[in-house]
Amino acid sequence: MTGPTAGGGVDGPTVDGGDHVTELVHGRAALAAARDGLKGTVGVVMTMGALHSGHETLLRAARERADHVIVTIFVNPLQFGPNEDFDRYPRTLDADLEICRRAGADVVFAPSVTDMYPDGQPRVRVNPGPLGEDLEGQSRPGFFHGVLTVVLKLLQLTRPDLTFFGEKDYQQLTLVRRMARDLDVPVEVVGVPTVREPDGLALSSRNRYLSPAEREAALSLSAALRAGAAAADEGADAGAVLAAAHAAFGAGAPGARLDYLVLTDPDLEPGPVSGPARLLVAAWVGATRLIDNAAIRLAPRS
Ligand SMILES: Nc1ncnc2c1ncn2[C@@H]1O[C@H](COP(=O)(O)OP(=O)(O)OP(=O)(O)O)[C@@H](O)[C@H]1O
Ligand SMILES: CC(C)(CO)[C@@H](O)C(=O)[O-]
Ligand code: BAL
Repeated sequence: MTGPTAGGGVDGPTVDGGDHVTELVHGRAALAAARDGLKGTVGVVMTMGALHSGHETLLRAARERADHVIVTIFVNPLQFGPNEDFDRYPRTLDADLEICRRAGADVVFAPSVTDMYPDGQPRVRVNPGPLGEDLEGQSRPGFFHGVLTVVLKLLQLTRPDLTFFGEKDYQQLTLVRRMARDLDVPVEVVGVPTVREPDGLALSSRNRYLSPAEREAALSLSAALRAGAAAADEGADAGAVLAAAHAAFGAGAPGARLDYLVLTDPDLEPGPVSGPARLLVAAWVGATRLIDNAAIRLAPRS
């Protein structure tokens, strides 16, 4: 089924794999019509496309908790810096639709930049607060203003009961939760554990940029997290956990350049940590920037 929408976009094709029908919509009016047709609870999974098994796990989590699932696919220019990979970010809509259908999505909203920002760059943006300037926000200035602005817009457009975010982007998940709380956005934000390759590498759309040698070097991130977690399990304090993680990062195949490796409170609040904590890492592998994190349990301070 293909046809024009009142929003100016073009609908379809509707993907029908035999067991599930997934409706593809581009424009706002087509989305509104599709949303109005969904009775019961709605879960939304926001993505930038180039879907992999990590996204599929989010979709399946949404399918379990909500009566209907909407997936958004949009590479949001607002969250990319001038020297980042907006232009070369992988765009694989046909393969993405097949994954959405397989995972039981009801609607896929894949707007154009003009559909999302009809007046050009928005002058009003969500301010992510101090946490938005730290870690990812320090390395990618303006990143979380762009992320939270598009997340809020997509929440308004899709009107879900629940929204699902991966722990792989832990600071993003934390800030979306914070936004929902601070701005009274009526949605439950659900975190989904990170899906990994068998050797530990966190699945990420950007992994497809890696050469075989870079793929090997990228294991330094998960190796650092594993070493930090193992040290904590043996009773190491915060300093020793970080030292173990740094050593494991450095012992990996050459080619990974550390951006940050930090141990924080699980809510990313500043201050000393003890008990439950989060170890977060970011690194460049060639021209590709990767992130990862893990839950850590430190011995309570006596
Ligand atoms: N390995 C993963 N496990 C669980 N969730 C994931 C994983 N990778 C991505 N997600 C989640 O999927 C959602 C959409 O993320 P996105 O489309 O940016 O994918 P990505 O793989 O993180 O891409 P990129 O490589 O550009 O960072 C986010 O909530 C993100 O945390
Ligand atoms: C949440 C998101 C879809 C907003 O563009 C993006 O940051 C992502 O894919 O994690
Ligand atoms: N995966 C989070 C979105 C981004 O890196 O731009």
